[in-house]
Amino acid sequence: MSDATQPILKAEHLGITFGGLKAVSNFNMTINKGELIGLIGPNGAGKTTVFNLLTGVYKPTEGEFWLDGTRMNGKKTYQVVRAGIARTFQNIRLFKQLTVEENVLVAFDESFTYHMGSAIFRTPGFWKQENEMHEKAIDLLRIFNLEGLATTQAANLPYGQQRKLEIARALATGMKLLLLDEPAAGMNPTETEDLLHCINTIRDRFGIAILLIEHDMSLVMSVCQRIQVLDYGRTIASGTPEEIANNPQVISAYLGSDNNDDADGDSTTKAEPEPSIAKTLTEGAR
Ligand SMILES: Nc1ncnc2c1ncn2[C@@H]1O[C@H](COP(=O)(O)OP(=O)(O)OP(=O)(O)O)[C@@H](O)[C@H]1O
Repeated sequence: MSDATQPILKAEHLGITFGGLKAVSNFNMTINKGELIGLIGPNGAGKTTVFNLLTGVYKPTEGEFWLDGTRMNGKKTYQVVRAGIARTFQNIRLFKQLTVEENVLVAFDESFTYHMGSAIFRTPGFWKQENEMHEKAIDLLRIFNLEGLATTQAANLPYGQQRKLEIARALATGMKLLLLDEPAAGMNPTETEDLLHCINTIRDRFGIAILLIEHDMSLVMSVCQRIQVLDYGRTIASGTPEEIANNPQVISAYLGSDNNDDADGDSTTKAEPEPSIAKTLTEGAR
């Protein structure tokens, strides 16, 4: 049973090994209702693998996790969705041939169910439910400024709006935990700013828990209450955006260092660092 004081997500010592590679190990995280947590780290750090573990795509080889108090280990992906975890993907997944509104309608949870008879004979009950679904879909699209595009085919939306529609679809499943995998990828600064506004709105309005993977540091730093940093599958830091931006281990991981001088004075062992990332880390925290 749901308890307002218990976390929406609790992960303890979660991990997975592929052959000899520990893609994620000893992953611990607690997310409460209404919290937005960032999960960051360099390429290959294990972020998407965490999402795959939480959504039942991968079975953990160590540890456990709970959604709103229910143990989720070993659940299939459809059971995870029913339990209340929804995700978006790095590559957009929409029904491109359907309209914007239809994309939301097909994602609605099972609170809308037809009786066969009412659907065949188009009874007043059937039309009432049709109207309710339509209004609910438009309401959801309004959050993303997509209501005017309800009848547009999803394939014809510009990229940034397709990304927003994907989030609207995830919300339509009536979830408790929303996993966003690089929602700002490929967006221009205006679209990113708009997305930031939408993420804040859905957190405030729906009071759900959100876990966000994002390479755009200014976005992460401005929306997340806490940030957890992975490197080589391990958590190297966890804290407020400001703490993370000033954490030398995090900066070092993003720089691909160690670009510390070696004891023998040879400092030429690593690839060129990317100072822009560290700069964004610090600037984003302001
Ligand atoms: N199914 C798999 N089989 C073998 N190795 C895998 C599998 N899935 C992920 N990995 C490995 O696990 C590690 C973590 O990958 P993951 O995709 O989670 O990183 P990431 O932090 O999401 O990276 P990026 O930011 O580039 O998306 C990588 O070394 C990857 O090659």
